[in-house]
Amino acid sequence: MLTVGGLGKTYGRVAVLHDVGLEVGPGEAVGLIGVSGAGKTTLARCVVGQESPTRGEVRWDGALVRRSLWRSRGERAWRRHIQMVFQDPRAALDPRWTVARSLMEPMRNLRPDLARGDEALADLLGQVGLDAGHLRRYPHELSTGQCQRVCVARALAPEPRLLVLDEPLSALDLPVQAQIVGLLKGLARRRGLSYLFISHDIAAVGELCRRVLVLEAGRVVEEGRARDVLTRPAHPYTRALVTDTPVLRATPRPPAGPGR
Ligand SMILES: Nc1ncnc2c1ncn2[C@@H]1O[C@H](COP(=O)(O)OP(=O)(O)OP(=O)(O)O)[C@@H](O)[C@H]1O
Repeated sequence: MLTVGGLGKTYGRVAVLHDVGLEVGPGEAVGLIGVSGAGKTTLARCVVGQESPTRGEVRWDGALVRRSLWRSRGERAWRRHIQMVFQDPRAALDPRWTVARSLMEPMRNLRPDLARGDEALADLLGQVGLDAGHLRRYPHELSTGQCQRVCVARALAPEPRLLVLDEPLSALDLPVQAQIVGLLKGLARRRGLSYLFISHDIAAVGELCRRVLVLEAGRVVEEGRARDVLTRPAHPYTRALVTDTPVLRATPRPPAGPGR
């Protein structure tokens, strides 16, 4: 599915990513952790083809993922199959568009073959725990947690196989973060989705991901099973990252509800 090899990215003279390798298989959730400025967002943008690497490559089912190929018709498979969810759900939604229109746009662009009637849109919203009444609402009429659910529904609209989630919890209150993690776990189970999950929340990474990569100043310094890396980190940088963080939650999270 997703293969990243020898990836390097330089802005001007500043090298932000160095020889990064990464694979995400079908149904696999891979976590990416690192301090602010480590290069996580740059890597995510290369993975979805919004940014072109300076070295190395990103491939989806063998096909090259590149910004310059964004508009090329023959390369549409990865555009459809890799979708991104951003940190700030309010900024990610067009304030002038209803929820229905936000959901329809990616379908129109990437999956003109799919039905886009109210029933199909209501079904999409149902998958993220929102009822059809939300279709005619605007982002300002929704809570931040509901906006993030809409962003997840929008990412699901073209029926992708991989979601790249860049700090999807940071703008949310703690209980709403728990609901979104519950939602993502449920979606992975039901749809066999894969995730590249970028988060400062080590506990959420431990809960959602089987494998984790640790990025320090653009280099992968540690990689392995989340349970091992997060509970018995080998690298001092990882140890510093996970110190004082309750790694695997001791208490079960509440079930995903309709959100606030
Ligand atoms: N378009 C750009 N031009 C120049 N430098 C950039 C650009 N985008 C990112 N950078 C730099 O690349 C480095 C990595 O940024 P990036 O956003 O990938 O880090 P991050 O790990 O996602 O950080 P955060 O957790 O704060 O989002 C930073 O030093 C940043 O200033």
